[in-house]
Amino acid sequence: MTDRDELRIALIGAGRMGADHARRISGRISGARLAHVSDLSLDNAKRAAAGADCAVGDDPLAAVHDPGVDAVLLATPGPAHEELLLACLERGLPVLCEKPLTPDSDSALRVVRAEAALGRRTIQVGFMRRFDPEYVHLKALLDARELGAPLTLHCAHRNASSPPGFSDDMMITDSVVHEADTARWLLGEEITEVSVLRPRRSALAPEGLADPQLVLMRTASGTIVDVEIFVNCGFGYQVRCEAVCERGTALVGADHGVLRHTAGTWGGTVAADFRDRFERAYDDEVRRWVAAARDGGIDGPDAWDGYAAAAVTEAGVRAQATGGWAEVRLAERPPLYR
Ligand SMILES: NC(=O)C1=CN([C@@H]2O[C@H](COP(=O)(O)OP(=O)(O)OC[C@H]3O[C@@H](n4cnc5c(N)ncnc54)[C@H](O)[C@@H]3O)[C@@H](O)[C@H]2O)C=CC1
Ligand SMILES: O=C1[C@@H](O)[C@H](O)[C@@H](O)[C@H](O)[C@H]1O
Repeated sequence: MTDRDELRIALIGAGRMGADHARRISGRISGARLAHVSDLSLDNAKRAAAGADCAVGDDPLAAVHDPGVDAVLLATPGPAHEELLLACLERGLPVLCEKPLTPDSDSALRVVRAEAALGRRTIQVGFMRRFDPEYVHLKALLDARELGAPLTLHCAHRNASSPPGFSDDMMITDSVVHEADTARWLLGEEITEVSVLRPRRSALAPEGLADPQLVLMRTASGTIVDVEIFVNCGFGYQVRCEAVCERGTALVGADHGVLRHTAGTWGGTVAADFRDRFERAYDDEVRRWVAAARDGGIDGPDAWDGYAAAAVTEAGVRAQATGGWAEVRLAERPPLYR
């Protein structure tokens, strides 16, 4: 690919996240353009492709095999990822795959092994917090050990409401998977076991959903990560992480922004959802992925990170069932990821 060529991207899955990425690629990222937009719902595909000079369809595999495509941005729900990732690997196409890599560790491992057989890393997983300026700052502080060794991470992950069909296990595999990745990345070590507690259920939670839940993760060195996952908090989107270290603490996600004082009140606003809170992180993530994909590679969390996070969330789902601690079972890391 020459400097003048644009990376031709197939966007597969054009719902909330896919449509947001379509706007980003067409409006804010240089060196790339939409070449094909595909969704099982042709209406969604057409809406996301509006204004772009690209193919539009409802057959995701046709998008992967389109000769006019150099790379794929995969934003279908997690259960559809494995088949499409394996098809991308067959063509050797770089992929930015929205999290989770896949919802369970067996399918994630199949993807890892197929990529290891290809012999190069072409799959990046959309763990966008790694590109958020506050998280990047926290990571630098922890790496420099300025506050001493980290002892615990207290995390809160709140959504205003959950989409239809959201289940207890998805609170772990679809939501807490972010903290599984963030904790591995921030602490630079693996999570070895997971436990899940269920506080009193919110009367405002949809029928059948135990919301909120408290997820505990223990790392190899003994650091404990606690995550309050509350997907129907009603008031907006909040993601916080407070690292408690030997000589101090550091907090991410404290809702800074403009604080107004007027007519006997003071306060600011709460983000409506992830697109609002993490806009800059998604921009940086996609911009850096585009730059790397133009050379056939990635620049961010890889398929092994996606697999490791899936192994953690799978342990979380087992812990939901037993009420005790569940061990995280990790396969041997192939040399490609060492
Ligand atoms: N990084 C982040 O913060 C976020 C990531 N996500 C991830 O993005 C992905 C999509 O989530 P949403 O946009 O919220 O879902 P959504 O339900 O809004 O959109 C999914 C779209 O994919 C389409 N679709 C479903 N199966 C398909 C298939 N096999 N082939 C082609 N199209 C298919 C649907 O018709 C729909 O248009 C998921 O993996 C989710 O976990 C979602 C929200 C935030
Ligand atoms: O990734 C995301 C969603 O898929 C997930 O369902 C939400 O709980 C997360 O907050 C959001 O960032």
